Amino acid sequence: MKLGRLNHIGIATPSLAASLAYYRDIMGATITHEPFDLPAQGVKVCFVDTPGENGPNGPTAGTQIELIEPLGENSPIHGFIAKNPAGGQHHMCYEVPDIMAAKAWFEGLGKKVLGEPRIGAHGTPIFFVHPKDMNGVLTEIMETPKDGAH
Ligand SMILES: C[C@@H](C(=O)O)C(=O)SCCNC(=O)CCNC(=O)[C@H](O)C(C)(C)COP(=O)(O)OP(=O)(O)OC[C@H]1O[C@@H](n2cnc3c(N)ncnc32)[C@H](O)[C@@H]1OP(=O)(O)O
Ligand SMILES: [Co+2]
Repeated sequence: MKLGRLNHIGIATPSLAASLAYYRDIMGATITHEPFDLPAQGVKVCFVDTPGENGPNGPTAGTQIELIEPLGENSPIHGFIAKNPAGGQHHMCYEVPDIMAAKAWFEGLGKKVLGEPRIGAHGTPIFFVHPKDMNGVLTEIMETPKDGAH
């Protein structure tokens, strides 16, 4: 097995509204999903896309950034926001074709998968791998949506 394409970069924030305004109004990003609650993951989420451009290697697609704010008392990002009150880069998310095969692969490599796969913000199953087993990067693995959407 191997990792698939980078789907999104997760950024934790104490204020989704303030971060959203920053990316849209100052950085020129497009809001692709207005904020919504995702109780299954303990976060409030919105997606922004950086603009694609005609770079030296031809047309490039925009890149997806996921903004997450703690939702509920048991949010898994409470600790992160406590340590980083202004927010910060939280996780990287890669796509795989088959979530259970990917889980078995990571576990076979001796890496700590955090809990069972659960439905993520794109409507497909996701799981996280502990940052200590991933060179310091909290890593999200998500099953590629069947319709190819991202
Ligand atoms: C909506 C969905 C989607 O895309 O579909 C999402 O993304 S939801 C995204 C939110 N969901 C998740 O993050 C779920 C998975 N995350 C978790 O289970 C947790 O956040 C852990 C990763 C286990 C961290 O737990 P906790 O906050 O209690 O941290 P802790 O203080 O015990 O930290 C243990 C060690 O890991 C480090 N650590 C903690 N969070 C980190 C992060 N995001 N990146 C890199 N390192 C991190 C700490 O600094 C600490 O290092 P030292 O020991 O050196 O001090
Ligand atoms: Co994510």
